[in-house]
Order: sequence, then structure tokens, then C-alpha cells
Amino acid sequence: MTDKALTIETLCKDRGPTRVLSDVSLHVAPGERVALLGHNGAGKSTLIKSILGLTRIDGGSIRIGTAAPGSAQARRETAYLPEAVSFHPALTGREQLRLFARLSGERADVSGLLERVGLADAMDRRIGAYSKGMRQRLGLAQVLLGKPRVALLDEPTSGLDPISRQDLYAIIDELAGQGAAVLIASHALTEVEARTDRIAILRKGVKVADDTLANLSALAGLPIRLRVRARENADALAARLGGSRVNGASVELLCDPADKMTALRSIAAMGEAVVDVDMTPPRLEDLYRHYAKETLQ
Ligand SMILES: Nc1ncnc2c1ncn2[C@@H]1O[C@H](COP(=O)(O)OP(=O)(O)OP(=O)(O)O)[C@@H](O)[C@H]1O
Repeated sequence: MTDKALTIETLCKDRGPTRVLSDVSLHVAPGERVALLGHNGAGKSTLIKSILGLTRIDGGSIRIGTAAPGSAQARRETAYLPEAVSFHPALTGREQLRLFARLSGERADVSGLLERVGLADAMDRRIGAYSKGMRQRLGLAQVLLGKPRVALLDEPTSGLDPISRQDLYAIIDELAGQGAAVLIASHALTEVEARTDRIAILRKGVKVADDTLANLSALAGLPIRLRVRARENADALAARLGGSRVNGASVELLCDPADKMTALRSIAAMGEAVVDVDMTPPRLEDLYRHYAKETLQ
């Protein structure tokens, strides 16, 4: 038995003379949502193809539960939503999903699933007349259909409007709530920041980060941003606090996480001269820049 739904150990993959994945290890537990980030060409799609058993690997190992990628068991237990999902345009959404259910041997509530992904009104229309977002929703219904142990989602929200994105993440949460290990390859940092449990970052085929946002933040030691609004004279406040004036009325300070309380105490000591303080910890964007930057060795 294993408590990991997805286990990747020291995976290596070469494309010609180039090593495009180098000793990548990644573990995803049931119910966990992990974001897979990296610049273009970092190796995200290659990693997903390797998990799906669509490409031969040159070293290391991958297990879906205990099954090898590409085996009948792994195929049953893995669901994949590609970035640009495509279906037969002449079929209706309902017909397409019924076909998938029959092929996978699942007894499924096809109409219920289509309602769940917001296609109640469109399920009897031809897929050829669906928008990209509607096709993406149908793809997600297909992912839900198999009750997968591992769900691999490649840029699942690209091209979707903000409401559809929210809906899609709600369904991803449900999928994880049912015990699926979810790996989401994405460039949408703000979204995954709020909707995943862990962040893994690939840089040129090497995993350079793999932890919760809070731990990555602590490890990176990036500064916390404090914005202090002055009652009257922002220049005088900037001179006293040592920060810089950012607009007519505020002063911005960057402080080491370890010095946060000291900084807050000196701000409080300013008394009436300060009317408000905002504190912003490093965002995923800052962390991503830190971990994925090209100059990092
Ligand atoms: N079929 C292929 N033949 C040769 N090289 C390939 C092939 N597919 C990918 N590569 C190379 O492997 C490396 C990793 O590519 P991959 O598509 O996995 O990156 P990615 O992180 O998914 O990028 P993106 O964010 O642009 O989708 C790149 O250097 C790419 O050029």
C-alpha cells in the first residue's frame, strides 16, 4: 500500500542530446492540489506526458498508486484535461459523455455531471457550437466521470472568463475532496496561489521548489512590504521610519520577516502621525520570480 496517489522519483527525460527533466521527484497525496509552475519550456508538459505514459522516460520511476504509467490500471486511475481539449464536433455534450462512460465501463449520471459543470442548458447542443469555456467544462465532466486517483490538468483555465474560472476551481476542489490527487500545470499565478495546497516549480527541467506557499516564503526570506499612511507630512514620516514616500500620503518600507514586529512597534510609536498600516507578505509572483529566475544556480 502507498499513501501517495502519485509518486515520481528522480525522473530523467532526454530529448536528443538535451536532458529536459533532470532527477525530478514529486509526490502528491490523495486530496492534495499541487500547482506545477515553470517558464515556457521548463518541462511541465513533458512531466505530464511521462505520468500519462505517453513518452518513454530515461531514468527514475513513476507510480500511480502502485501502477506503472500507461498500464491498464494507471490509465483507469488517471484523468487528463489538456489545455485545448477537443471532442467530436457533431456529437452533443450528452452523447459525447455517454460515449466516454460506455468506453470506460463507468455507470455514470451523465446528465447530473453535465449539470454539475454548468452545461445543463447546452448538453443537447452539438459540441461544434460550444465556446472554448464550454468545451473545457465538458472536459472537466469527463475528468469527474472516471473518479480518478490522479487528475492532471494542463492550463485548465486558459481562455476562460473570471466566473468560469471560479466555477472550474470549485469543481477541482470537489475532485480533491473526493480523494483525487490533483496536479495543475499553470502560468496563472494569482489563481493557483489561492486554490492549491502546494507549489512545485520547474526550471530548465530541474525542480527548484516544492512546498506550501508559507514555507516557500519563509525559505526565500523575501521582504514584507509595509505601507504606512501619514496623517499630514509623508516626507517627515519617511525620514523618521527610513522608508520611501510612494504617493502624496504614504510611506513604503520593506522589512525582513524576522524584523516585522520591531518595524510595527516603531510605526505604533509614531502615534497620531500614522493613520493606517497595510502589510503585504510576498506574493506567489515574487516567490516565482525568486525560485524560477534564469540566473539562479
Ligand atoms: N517533441 C519534442 N521533441 C523535441 N523536444 C521537445 C519536444 N517536446 C518538448 N521538447 C523540449 O523539451 C523541453 C520541455 O518542453 P515542455 O513542453 O515540457 O515545456 P513546458 O514547461 O510544458 O512549456 P510551456 O509552458 O511552453 O508549455 C523544451 O526544451 C522543449 O523544446
